[in-house]
Amino acid sequence: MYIGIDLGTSGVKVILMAENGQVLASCSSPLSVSRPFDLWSEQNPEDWWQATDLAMQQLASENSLQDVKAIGLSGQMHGATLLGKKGAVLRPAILWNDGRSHEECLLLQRRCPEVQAITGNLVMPGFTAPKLLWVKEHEPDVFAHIDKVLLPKDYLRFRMTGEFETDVSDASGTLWLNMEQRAWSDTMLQATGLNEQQMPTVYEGSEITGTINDDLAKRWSMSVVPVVAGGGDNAAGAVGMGIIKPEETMLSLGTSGVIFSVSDGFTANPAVALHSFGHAIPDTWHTMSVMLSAASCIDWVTRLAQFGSVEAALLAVENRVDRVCNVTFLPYLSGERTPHNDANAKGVFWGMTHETTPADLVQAVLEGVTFALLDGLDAVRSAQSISESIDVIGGGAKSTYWLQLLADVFAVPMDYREGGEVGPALGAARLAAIGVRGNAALREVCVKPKLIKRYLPNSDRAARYAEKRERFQGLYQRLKGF
Ligand SMILES: Nc1ncnc2c1ncn2[C@@H]1O[C@H](COP(=O)(O)OP(=O)(O)O)[C@@H](O)[C@H]1O
Ligand SMILES: O=C(CO)[C@@H](O)[C@H](O)COP(=O)(O)O
Repeated sequence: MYIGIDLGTSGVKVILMAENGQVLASCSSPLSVSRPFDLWSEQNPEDWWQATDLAMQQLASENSLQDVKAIGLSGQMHGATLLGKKGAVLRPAILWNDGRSHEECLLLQRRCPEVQAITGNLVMPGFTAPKLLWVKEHEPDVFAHIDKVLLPKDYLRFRMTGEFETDVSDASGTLWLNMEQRAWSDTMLQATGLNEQQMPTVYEGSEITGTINDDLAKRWSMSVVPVVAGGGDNAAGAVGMGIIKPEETMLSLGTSGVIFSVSDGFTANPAVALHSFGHAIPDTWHTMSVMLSAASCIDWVTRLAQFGSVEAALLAVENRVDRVCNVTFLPYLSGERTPHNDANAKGVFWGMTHETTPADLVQAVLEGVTFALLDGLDAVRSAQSISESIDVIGGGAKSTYWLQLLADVFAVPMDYREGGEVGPALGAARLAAIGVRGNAALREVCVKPKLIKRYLPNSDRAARYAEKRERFQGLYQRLKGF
């Protein structure tokens, strides 16, 4: 048996996976995001650890963990987790959807014009490097005390093993990695005022990085087992769905919305804010588009229109598959990365009348997020070909209405597979299995889970949505900078 731990933005999920790849059990513990100022988004690393411990203790109380052979880690990417001597946390972690560092992005680009040649990526506030320049400028005392910079899941690893380690896929999101070489770039680190000693050691996703400490093994009623490097949540989710060969494509509907496609070697198109990263398996790269508020827009409209629960909000629209909404929504509640790279983009409802209902708002939100995801898909297609169908994972994939809408708007079949709800945790457990069984087991472990349902596009609806999409795109262009 193997354990996968996924540190999502909305909560920690842990799963227990059998030797044959079946998910035997899962537990979760929620997290909240603190937004003390405009554009800020933070979480406390101690809260990550408490949530992980809580979910693991629940897993241990409901299942025997005696036969667990290894643990794999996955997590929200990019978050700047700053540690002083002896691993003391210096300030709240600055998350992937924090937009405060847009000035520092311009500074880093000026300081290091070769950044795209080294990393293949645009300098965006979500990435870790500009966040560190912001800390250097605004909190020099904190910056002076930085001993290590970790990514969120690697802070959990530090608490479990005492080691400072990371994996290629997560390190890709720092902007400090030479992407083709899959190794830290001195040039990028120096441009941020940092050095390699302050970075964790980089491993491939299935490599073993250490073992859990004795106290934790007792606490979680298991043996002292190895911990593998794991992956950023999108790469780990792709491993969970068996997305490992060129063109295979996945959509993650978590707090963020991500189109992830395996590329044939390293390929990039930073002009459209496309992300070009290393995959969580060796010698493999991928591209991805990232929208900053995807399923989180549903949470927001649920609160706004007082539905009480996400399920109730979705119930209000489930019979509207054949109806295009009159209201248009721009989903940029946290600004946007792909394709606009605009930290100051905002959420907008347009087209409301006396007749507009709370259900219209929910439908407009789902449509708006879906159009924005299609902009992301176009960005991915600008750099590479994609498969004929797309696998969907994440909390948002629980909505059958949304999956059909995605198929209609994208005009692409959308597949929901077993384990889709816990994709990144499943991928982390799979990487743990490969770590124990060796790289020869990679293809055997990374199979596609059983298909639960394929959502086929409807051509009439696709045509109607294509018209509405033009309004959606025009609205952002007209309001940009307003
Ligand atoms: N039944 C549902 N239908 C659609 N979305 C849902 C449903 N239940 C939860 N969600 C959404 O799933 C999101 C959390 O998904 P998850 O993949 O766990 O995100 P993260 O990895 O960012 O923590 C929430 O924003 C929530 O709105
Ligand atoms: O910033 C990115 C990827 O570049 C996000 O995808 C984060 O990795 C957060 O993921 P979720 O919490 O939405 O799964």
